[in-house]
Amino acid sequence: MANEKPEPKRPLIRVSDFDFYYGEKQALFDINMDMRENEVTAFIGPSGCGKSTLLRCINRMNDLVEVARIGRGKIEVNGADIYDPRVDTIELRKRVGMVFQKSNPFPKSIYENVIYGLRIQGINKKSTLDEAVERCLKGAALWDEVKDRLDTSGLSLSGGQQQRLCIARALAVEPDILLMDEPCSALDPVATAKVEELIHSLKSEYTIVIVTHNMQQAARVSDKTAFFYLGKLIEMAKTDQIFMSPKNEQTEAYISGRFG
Ligand SMILES: Nc1ncnc2c1ncn2[C@@H]1O[C@H](COP(=O)(O)OP(=O)(O)OP(=O)(O)O)[C@@H](O)[C@H]1O
Repeated sequence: MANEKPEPKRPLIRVSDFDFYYGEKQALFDINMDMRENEVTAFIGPSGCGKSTLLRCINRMNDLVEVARIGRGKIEVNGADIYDPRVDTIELRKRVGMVFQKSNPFPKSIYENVIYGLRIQGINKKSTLDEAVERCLKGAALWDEVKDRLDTSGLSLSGGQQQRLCIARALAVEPDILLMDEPCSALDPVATAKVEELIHSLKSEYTIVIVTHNMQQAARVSDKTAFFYLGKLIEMAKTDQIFMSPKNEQTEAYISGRFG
């Protein structure tokens, strides 16, 4: 039928009634949101509003912060509570990969950087590793630039190439979800455009959550945008709606540059 609405995508990440603290300081207040499969969700909002905190809660990176604790609520990935004590965080982080603000290749060859996670899993068969290197570097749109020098150091690449190498490394363990914490903030406009194109192409296979300070970037790459302020989720909607007709006055003030 011509007017039939497309099936809504499945919520792969669900945050419910979520409060989060660093010591006595509450950083997130009563967060409720879904992030859907094969969509890019952007987190925006002024500095210190809790974007990175929530992102890091989605693969339990905050477990590494001694004073960090959940006050209330839960986060589910694919229907399973990720804070259940039986969850193996190493397995979780394989399914929920992370790309950081500052690219962090290891002081190893390009080849070894890509397959680092596979070596840790004990995979050493050359044909499997060769295949993964090609697949992931192609997936990260870097293959053509480096295929003739896979043995050179990852640190010899440009900043934008290093960031794509880190994305290739995240892809190697075949995650379902990629969390990106300001992945372009250290890149020039040309490298930024490449990473943005890459984000766009990756969403057919992955569910992506990106923290960005750059509102044009949120508008360019994301399907949904979530605006946070002082630890609260103020508004989340389709990106076009957030940028063209936000419902909340604070969202409107932020996206029009009146504060933040
Ligand atoms: N490891 C930590 N220990 C204590 N407090 C922290 C820690 N990390 C973040 N915070 C606090 O939690 C609040 C939210 O910080 P968070 O980094 O999540 O914000 P953000 O929106 O990502 O900010 P920015 O855009 O500047 O990166 C801030 O008040 C911050 O000071």
